[in-house]
Parts: sequence; structure tokens; C-alpha cells
Amino acid sequence: MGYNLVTLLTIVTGVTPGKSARSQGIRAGREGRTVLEISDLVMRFGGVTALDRVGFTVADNEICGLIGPNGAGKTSLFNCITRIYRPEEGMVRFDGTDLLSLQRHQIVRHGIVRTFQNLALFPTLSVLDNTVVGAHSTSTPHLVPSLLGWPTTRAARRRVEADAWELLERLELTDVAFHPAAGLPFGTLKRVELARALISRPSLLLLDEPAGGLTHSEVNELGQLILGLRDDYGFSALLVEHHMGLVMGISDHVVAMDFGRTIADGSPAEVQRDPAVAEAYLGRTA
Ligand SMILES: Nc1ncnc2c1ncn2[C@@H]1O[C@H](COP(=O)(O)OP(=O)(O)OP(=O)(O)O)[C@@H](O)[C@H]1O
Repeated sequence: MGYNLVTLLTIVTGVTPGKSARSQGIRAGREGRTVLEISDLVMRFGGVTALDRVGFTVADNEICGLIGPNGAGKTSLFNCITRIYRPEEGMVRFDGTDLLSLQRHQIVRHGIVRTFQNLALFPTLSVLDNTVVGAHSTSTPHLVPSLLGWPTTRAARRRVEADAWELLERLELTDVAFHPAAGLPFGTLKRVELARALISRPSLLLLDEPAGGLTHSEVNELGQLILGLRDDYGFSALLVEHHMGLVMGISDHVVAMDFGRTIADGSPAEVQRDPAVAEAYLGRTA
């Protein structure tokens, strides 16, 4: 996770170069009931405290940006929420469920799905099949065998395929539905990754650096797409991203971390103005 001059300028001045705060679509205020609640989360690796009593909340249908310099603890936090890591202390509750009491494989059944910075697609499977595979954990335990054509599961496959086609339509992927993921442009693969994540109709989408590797115009399109998908399908999102234009442009609420701690928590404008945030980024470049 790297950050650049544009990131620093955005943090320090509060505005992405060339754009006013209004044109970035910043939303003010928080609405809706709390769905994700994280408190006093502690995660250590030997002598390194990756998460040092982290706490914040995310409301229903809210996009929450999670920012911080390299090593701040963002990935560790994602890994605790998805139960890849087991934190030493603290609480993670989603929609009333204590996530820390669950096994890793149970997370998706509670409506939590993650996208990956480097994509988690099967290169030889088609775009359609990559999307269908995303439904595996929630719709039927027999879905992956059905990809092999086993007769008992064909009806389930048809139902999921209908959902997949709807998503491919929404994400403008129907033209490449039967194309293997390998060889498609990176921007297209990012949309496939979104289709794969959305087919299980998540309540909470964890987006891990979705703008990584995209061009400037692709990032703008991605931002609008995420907002549109949130409005169409209704989910909360936690967005880990170094591209400040994207974070500040589409987040309803931003949490900033540094050295495993929550150093700011508020609207995009409030977090951009927070001296501790500027210090966290500038301090690392000194
Ligand atoms: N599996 C691990 N083993 C040892 N240390 C780890 C492990 N995972 C994370 N860390 C350490 O925990 C701290 C937080 O790292 P983390 O990857 O969560 O930060 P980050 O904010 O995601 O950084 P980046 O933006 O560079 O990805 C760092 O000091 C890192 O070296």
C-alpha cells in the first residue's frame, strides 16, 4: 500500500488537486443504525502492536473510508473482521453477531464479503463462472461441483446463473461473460471482482484498495460505480484505500489510523482537517 504526492496534498489541503470538495461529492452527517461495531481491538505480532485498542462504528448503508500510512494496521483490521486473524482483545460485532466467536468460513454466511487488492479470481474460469463461484458459500454447498456439470446441482446452478447475469448486466460485463478472466484488462477484472462479491448480496462489503492499478479516469468511474451499487443493492462498505480522491469523494464517514490506533473519526472534511492525520502522513516522509 503506497501513497504519493497527491495523497499528501489531499490530506494537508483537504482537497484533491483540481477538484472542489463539493465536486468530489462529499456527504455530510451520519444516518442509520449502527451495523458494525468495533471496540478496543488489540492484535500483536511478537513485539509489534498492529492494532492498539482500535474502535469505531459503521452505520447501515454507509461507506466508511479507512485510511492511514503504510503499517497503520488497516489490513490487520480487515483480517480480524474476516477472522483470518484472532485478535488478543476487543470486540467486533456485526448486526448483533459477535464475529470473533465465528470461524472464518462462517463470516460470509453473516453477510460479510471481501474484495482483494490483487483480485481473487480464477484465471481460467470465465467471467460468468467467476461470478457464480462467489455464491458458493451462501446459496448451496454443491455449487462448485455444479460447475463441473453434476446433474443433481444443475437447478441450483441455473438459479445462481440468473443472479449472475443480472449482475453482469449491471456491471456492463455481459460482452465478456464467457471470456476467461486471464487476459482481460485490469479495470474489467475489478468489476468482475465486484460481481463475484455482490452475488451473495452482502450486507457489509470490505473493499481492499479497489483503486490500486487503475487509471485516473477508471478511479472516478469506480467511485460512481460503488455509490450506484450501494444504492441499488443496499450494503455498508469499509473501504481501505490510499487514493484520497476516491476515499474523500465517496465515503460518508472516514476513520484514520496510525501505528495501530484510531487517530481521527468523522466526516471526510473533518478528517482531512485533522492535524493528527496530516502529521501521520507527513511524519512518515520526513
Ligand atoms: N502476519 C504478520 N506478521 C507480523 N507482523 C505483521 C503481520 N501483519 C501485519 N504485521 C505488522 O503489523 C503492522 C500493521 O500492518 P498492516 O499490514 O495491518 O498495515 P496496513 O495499514 O495495512 O499497511 P499497508 O498500507 O502498508 O498495507 C505492521 O507493522 C506490520 O509489519
